[in-house]
Amino acid sequence: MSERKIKLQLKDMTKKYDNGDGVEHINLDIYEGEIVSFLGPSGCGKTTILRAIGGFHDVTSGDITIDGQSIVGLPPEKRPTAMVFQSYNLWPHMTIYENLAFGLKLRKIPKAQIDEDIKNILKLVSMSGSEKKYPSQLSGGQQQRIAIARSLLLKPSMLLLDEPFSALDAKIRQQMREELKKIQSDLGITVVFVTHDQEEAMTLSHRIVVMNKGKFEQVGSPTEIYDNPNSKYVASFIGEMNFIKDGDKTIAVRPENVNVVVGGSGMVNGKVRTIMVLGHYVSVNVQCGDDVIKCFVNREISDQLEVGDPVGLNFEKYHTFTE
Ligand SMILES: Nc1ncnc2c1ncn2[C@@H]1O[C@H](COP(=O)(O)OP(=O)(O)OP(=O)(O)O)[C@@H](O)[C@H]1O
Repeated sequence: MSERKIKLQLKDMTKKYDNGDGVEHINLDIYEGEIVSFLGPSGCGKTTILRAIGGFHDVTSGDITIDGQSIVGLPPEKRPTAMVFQSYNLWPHMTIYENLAFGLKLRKIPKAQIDEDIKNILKLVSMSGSEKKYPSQLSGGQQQRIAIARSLLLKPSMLLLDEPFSALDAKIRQQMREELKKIQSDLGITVVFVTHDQEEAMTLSHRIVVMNKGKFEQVGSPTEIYDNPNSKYVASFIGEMNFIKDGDKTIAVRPENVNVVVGGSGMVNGKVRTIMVLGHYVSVNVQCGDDVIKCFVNREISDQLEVGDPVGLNFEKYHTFTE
């Protein structure tokens, strides 16, 4: 396998606002062609990092490099990055063509080239033929595609996306994720993505940075983070997880890792509380003392169960956290 090239480096980067909030001692290498998402609850510092990369605010200390060159101190337009925000920021009085052509005209690109680039980029974002429309004539998802197209036209070497799909409804969001993935792999562009939606981070990213209160909790691939969360915080933030108190320890087990023994006994025992058929699998809640444990089982098992039945539960795979 060829050596992966580092695209972006955050080197001991600190950004403190006047009130003391912000992020401290951030270190991260992002490789060329990677999609990395920063995931965490509101206020954990995701946007602060993205804005520091994009040049929308200065850093307090540390360095940021792209292709080995420090970009600290450069204004956004001098950086090889393009940022797409949650609100699409298209100019309402301009057609789609004019919105897209604007930055290219500033760069004095010849008209024939502009026309060609716009045609190609609209095809890439599945919006061919929309040149003469105004933003208000497009849906939210379509406007966001145009906003992404507009930033890609300037051929950035990195695309920075700040919750770009959060204003869209669930189905369109999913579609947009797939499209972004396709665009990313067609262009091989490096993408840094900010989201508070774990599903979005899981489906889109090569690596996820889980953040908590201005610090990194865990950095890893979606499967690493899902299978081996290194803290209770990460375990609770990604996917579904049961937490069971065991003295001063907490056992964390995913619903799909609980084996239900019908009528039998297991590591813990309880009674079926609810049975919910969710298509190809069934979610069964079992009352075990004070805890309610959620288990995903197949129809074969659930067909043998009724509310109130005694069951045993075995944990195939679990994590133990102290604290
Ligand atoms: N311009 C600012 N001045 C002062 N404090 C700020 C400023 N911008 C952000 N903060 C604070 O810094 C912390 C991190 O904010 P940031 O916007 O990076 O979080 P976030 O994880 O992106 O949250 P959200 O998902 O809500 O955008 C928060 O406590 C926030 O209140």
